[in-house]
Amino acid sequence: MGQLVDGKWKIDPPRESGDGKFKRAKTHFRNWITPDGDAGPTGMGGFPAAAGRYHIYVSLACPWAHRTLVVRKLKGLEEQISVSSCAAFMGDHGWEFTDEFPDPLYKKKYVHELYQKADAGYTGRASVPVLWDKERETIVSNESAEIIRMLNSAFDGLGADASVDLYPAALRAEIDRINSVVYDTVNNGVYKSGFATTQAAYEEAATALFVTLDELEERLSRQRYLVGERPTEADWRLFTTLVRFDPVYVGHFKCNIRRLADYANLSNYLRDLYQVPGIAETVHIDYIKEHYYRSHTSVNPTGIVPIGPEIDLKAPHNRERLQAA
Ligand SMILES: N[C@@H](CCC(=O)N[C@@H](CS)C(=O)NCC(=O)O)C(=O)O
Repeated sequence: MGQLVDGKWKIDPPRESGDGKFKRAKTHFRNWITPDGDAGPTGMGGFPAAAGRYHIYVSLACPWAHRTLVVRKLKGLEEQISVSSCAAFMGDHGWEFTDEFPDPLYKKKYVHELYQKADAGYTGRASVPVLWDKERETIVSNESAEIIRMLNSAFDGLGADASVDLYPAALRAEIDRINSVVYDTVNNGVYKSGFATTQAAYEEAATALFVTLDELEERLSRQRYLVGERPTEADWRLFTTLVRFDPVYVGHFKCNIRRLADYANLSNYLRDLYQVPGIAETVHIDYIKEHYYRSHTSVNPTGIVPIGPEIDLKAPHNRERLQAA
């Protein structure tokens, strides 16, 4: 792995802060696509919603990028916003493009070259997702939490499905509350567990992760979705971690106090979300496993990808019986 420093690629050691704890870097490009091109809550204006103007670079392995694929699908934005994935293996040069997973816009070799194109002096991680403006040839945003909000609302006048609102005004406070716990202990918690370099840091992260999973299991025994009567952003942000849990995080990241399969409600909830029309085609388990097990050589030096586990995400979930929150 590595990162850009003053626009130059530098291979770096795994990130931790001296106490064995994994520290996630802050994102840099924080502009917003808005219906009229006015500036959003952060960043600069000049990025109006327009069909065909924007592209999202993802890796199919990445749970943060996966959020953007889900919301693009649910909002019916496939025609308006193009998408491409880089290859599963991430080596010393970061995310790579290959013949099978090319850069459709510029034929670049690495994702970090897109960051250099956007800002020749950029210092920071070359992460996915990248929301790219084909007209101004720059990065609008590399923050998935904000990209999904733009997709949710900015394109409603341009043919997006306005009946799907993943962040309804009346539910925002509760969605934000759940998001913040789930981000810290689950979405990022699995990484803090897997990339910890001391026993204490690992145990702290893994313990907090399972405290939250136990709480979510209880909540989801009473209600079908985390907030309200339809899936919201809170559900989809949890979904992309849960779908990777037994295939990757239990083994590779040592999140193994329990498997997701041991949680009846969380397992059925995962199936319920997976079976929403269009979602299954955003999930690529073999690619996901290949990325994590082969790329993180500090965690899995042999690069061997485990065969299992067998999971059936298409099995009945029996959650229609549950009340709305
Ligand atoms: N805050 C970012 C985090 C994205 C992120 O960490 N992506 C990972 C892949 S799962 C990545 O590209 N890592 C490469 C790196 O940090 O060098 C977001 O949510 O959009």
